[in-house]
Amino acid sequence: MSARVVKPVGRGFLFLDSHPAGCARVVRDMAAEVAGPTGGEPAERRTALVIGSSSGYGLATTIAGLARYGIDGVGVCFEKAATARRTATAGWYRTAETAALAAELGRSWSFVNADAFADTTKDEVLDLVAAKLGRIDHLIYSVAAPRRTDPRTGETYQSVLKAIGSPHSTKSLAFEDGEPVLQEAVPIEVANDDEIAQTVKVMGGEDWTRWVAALQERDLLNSGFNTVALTYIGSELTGPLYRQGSIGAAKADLEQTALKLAADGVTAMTSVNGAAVTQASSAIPGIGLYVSLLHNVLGAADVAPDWQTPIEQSAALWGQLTGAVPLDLDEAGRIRLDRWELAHEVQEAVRASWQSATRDNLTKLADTDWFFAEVRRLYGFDVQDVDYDAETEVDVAWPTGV
Ligand SMILES: NC(=O)c1ccc[n+]([C@@H]2O[C@H](COP(=O)([O-])OP(=O)(O)OC[C@H]3O[C@@H](n4cnc5c(N)ncnc54)[C@H](O)[C@@H]3O)[C@@H](O)[C@H]2O)c1
Repeated sequence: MSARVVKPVGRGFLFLDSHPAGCARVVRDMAAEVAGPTGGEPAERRTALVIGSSSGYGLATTIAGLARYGIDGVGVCFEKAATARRTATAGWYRTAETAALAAELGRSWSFVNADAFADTTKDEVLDLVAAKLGRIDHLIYSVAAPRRTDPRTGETYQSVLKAIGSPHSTKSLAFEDGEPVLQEAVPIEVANDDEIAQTVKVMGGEDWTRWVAALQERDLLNSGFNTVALTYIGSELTGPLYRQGSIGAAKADLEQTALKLAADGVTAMTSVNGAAVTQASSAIPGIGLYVSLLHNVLGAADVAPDWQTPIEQSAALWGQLTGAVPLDLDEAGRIRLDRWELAHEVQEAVRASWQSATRDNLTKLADTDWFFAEVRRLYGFDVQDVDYDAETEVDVAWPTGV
């Protein structure tokens, strides 16, 4: 055991340590956002496997499923334990707290900390699914990874964030000594064909297909089974780097994969979620600025849609996946949870702010303080009611599962 005071150390959007008590509190706050309407037992047992369960949308889906819909499940993520020098990763602490929450709510959740791309992980996870859940009703695929080793070839692929076609530059938001600074033109390189292909290998649909196939081979799917993988479209402002870039090619592949799985008789869809501050998204140039401007626009009294948090979107997703509410699909068969973000008047207002943003007016147009606080919350800092001067136990055991 080792308790110590944990302070935010790092640069920009990257912190080296995470605060265990702060991360635990984040989980509790998310659960409180979607506490079940009755708190009672669900009418029938529903079971889910969530890949990418410790962070961002996968975490939100796990917590919303557990706390609002009484779903039992298995989560898979890739986190690091504490070392002599560093705390564990934030997702480690969030997973421990999610498991504690599940136990309190009388639900069965187990978490596997391993590389989701590996066949050995699939074997281990499916053994657990068979033992704990029997068959599953839902598979949520919410992985955001920088690289993937294909266990069948041994080859390792790296994903890149680059433009396709011609080079671009983007306005972007940086923090220098904690102060927000507008960068006028961060260059975006052009991806070559190999880089695009590698990004598709990492973030496209191949591994999702393998999970579905592995579940089918072991006869672990319930009759009403459905599966979703998360995708993003976003604004024209981030288009050159995101949707029209190398990552967009991977997202297009993921969306094609849903159609292929559906053609094979699997109820598979992608879910287009809205912009969120996550470890994966804050690393993308331009996204921090875009999200800060978007948040400011949606906070204005005269703009109709409200900001939809990941947990709100995840509750809406479960409503659709469980059949409680009808599916809200677009013409390409994708579930749309991002309509609030892409509403015409919202995008118009964000575009105007983006164009007029300068170093001098940045903090008037963009919610930069909110954004930086959200980034810090990803590591358990800036969380209400947490005493950051007190010692906190950093050696937290990986949950054994219930
Ligand atoms: N953040 C956004 O704005 C946004 C918007 C719409 C859709 N999405 C999509 O949601 C999905 C998740 O993204 P996020 O932003 O929530 O990411 P995130 O970084 O917050 O979470 C990624 C999760 O994947 C897990 N993971 C990473 N590599 C893994 C591996 N090899 N094996 C097992 N688990 C692994 C991590 O442990 C973590 O639980 C992505 O498909 C992303 O495109 C994100």
